[in-house]
Amino acid sequence: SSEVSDGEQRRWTLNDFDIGKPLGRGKFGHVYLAREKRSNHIVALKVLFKSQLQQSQVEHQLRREVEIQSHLRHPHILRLYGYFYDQAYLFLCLYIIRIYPCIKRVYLILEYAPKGELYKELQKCKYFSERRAATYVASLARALIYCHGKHVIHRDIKPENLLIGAQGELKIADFGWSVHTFNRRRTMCGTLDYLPPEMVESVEHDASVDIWSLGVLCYEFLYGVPPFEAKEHSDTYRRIVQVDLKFPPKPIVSSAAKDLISQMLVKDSTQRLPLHKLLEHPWIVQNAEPSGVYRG
Ligand SMILES: CC(C)NC(=O)[C@H]1CCC[C@H]1Nc1nc(Nc2ccc(C(=O)N(C)C3CCN(C)CC3)cc2)ncc1C(F)(F)F
Repeated sequence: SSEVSDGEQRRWTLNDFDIGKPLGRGKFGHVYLAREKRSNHIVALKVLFKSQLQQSQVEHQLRREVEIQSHLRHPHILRLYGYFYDQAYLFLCLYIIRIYPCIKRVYLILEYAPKGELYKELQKCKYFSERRAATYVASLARALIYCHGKHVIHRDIKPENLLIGAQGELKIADFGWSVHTFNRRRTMCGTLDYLPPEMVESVEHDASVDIWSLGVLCYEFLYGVPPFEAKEHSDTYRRIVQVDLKFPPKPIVSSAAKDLISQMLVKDSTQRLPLHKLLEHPWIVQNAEPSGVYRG
């Protein structure tokens, strides 16, 4: 399995893999179970149709996703081992002796998560126990601390982007919306003097966006619905900006859990509970499995 996992940048082709059953559809293509022939390593092969990528201009996003995810190594982050293009050629055209590259596909070689998609598990259970929710939230907090330490923000933490590993542990997948933020100081060749306030503050996205999303996720794990859900988008938008946070009477949730969520869903991003403080919160300390694995 060293072939696939030690990340050597070798030239992969489709012939390196035996393709197995389809695992489902992602947003830009199908995902198949596959086995790398030389190492017998089981992987997930995500096939993206380049044409669709071009149409929706997410090619740069895909490049960034590959660049970021291939360099991350953490037990709660899905591995991206590599990628390759595959040209499916039309045969020689009768009247023009040329070959046209017709469909260009991009294949992502990803870690296979044997227990599937978290959102399906949440739909099945309706909502999770406090121990299960706390174990998941703590493991995601550790993964995000690791990402933020590398100046990577995920920006799209939600149940659909979480998969379940062989031991029942969570894996953050789909870094399609992640960004690599760098501290302006280092990149502005030493001087800040000429930068306007908004650039020095770089107000738009900082790592605290992931703290907010993790708070929303924690609420959804415990109640089965996200906190600011509404029929119309405009209502959801208003509830978010007003932080219209309400805890329903059912299911019964501990005040410790509500306290943690209330410290994460704070409008002022600088006031949100830092992730390392989250790991010391009583609700996490009393409910999360230290191993990050929930055994039920
Ligand atoms: C994060 C991203 C947004 N999501 C995705 O990419 C999705 C899009 C489709 C699949 C998934 N992508 C992956 N899925 C797995 N494992 C997996 C998935 C589904 C099942 C499952 O329940 N069945 C097969 C069931 C078995 C029972 N039958 C009835 C229904 C399907 C079991 C294992 N490993 C790696 C990936 C990855 F990410 F590397 F591609």
